[in-house]
Amino acid sequence: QRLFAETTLGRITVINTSSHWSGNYANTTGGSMASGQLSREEALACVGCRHACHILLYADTEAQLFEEIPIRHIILMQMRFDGLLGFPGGLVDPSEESLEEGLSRELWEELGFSLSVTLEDHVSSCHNPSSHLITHFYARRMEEKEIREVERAAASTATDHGHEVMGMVRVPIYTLKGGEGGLPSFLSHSFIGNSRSQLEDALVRFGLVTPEELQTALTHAEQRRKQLWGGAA
Ligand SMILES: O=c1[nH]cnc2c1ncn2[C@@H]1O[C@H](COP(=O)(O)OP(=O)(O)O)[C@@H](O)[C@H]1O
Repeated sequence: QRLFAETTLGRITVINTSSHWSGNYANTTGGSMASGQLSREEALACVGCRHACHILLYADTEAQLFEEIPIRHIILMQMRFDGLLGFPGGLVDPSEESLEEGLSRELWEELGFSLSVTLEDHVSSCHNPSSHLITHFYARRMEEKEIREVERAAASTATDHGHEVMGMVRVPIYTLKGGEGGLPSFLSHSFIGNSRSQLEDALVRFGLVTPEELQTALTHAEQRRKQLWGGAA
């Protein structure tokens, strides 16, 4: 529980209780916020800050891996041009368009799929003082067939495909025998910005994995990183 509390729970603060809120954690709006977290309104009032908006798209599925292991949820991330994993989205200039309009525009370029992002989809906003970048995180639950459409469009009609985006990837949330394969291996890859913590928070926030499953995966991911990098990463 300790590892999870330090690496994940400490960062979870509900900024905007969205329709996706699963109620696993107390709503701390108006209370003490985790460091770096701020409300969407506070974020927009920041002078000299840049804004980046990204979204997690997910769906439930009955599919099974090897006709044996339940896949449970399809969760989309992408392999970026720089070889790092991240969520679809990008920089938005709020003086030109709303955060949600900007994110919808980015999604059209990266996914080739028209998705109108709304305030309801907003999950959290996080300020990085050293870069003056505020990362706004959104999430949308979809039907499995819609997610499949997104994947098809992203690889065929999206203008950014093969340029800024190398391809969509699904996040494996199961753990394979031995404890390393699946989510632990995925979490030991390299992620852009704070997208890894956005993913970890969302997995528990939306009930896609249990806190215990995430804790176990993080422990294995850490061991794996130490094996690969000798503790340097
Ligand atoms: O998935 C993400 N979550 C959080 N921050 C991200 C994610 N992807 C990129 N960023 C950060 O957002 C900023 C804009 O990145 P991005 O490459 O998406 O925008 P752009 O395509 O408009 O240049 C970068 O500083 C990057 O570190």
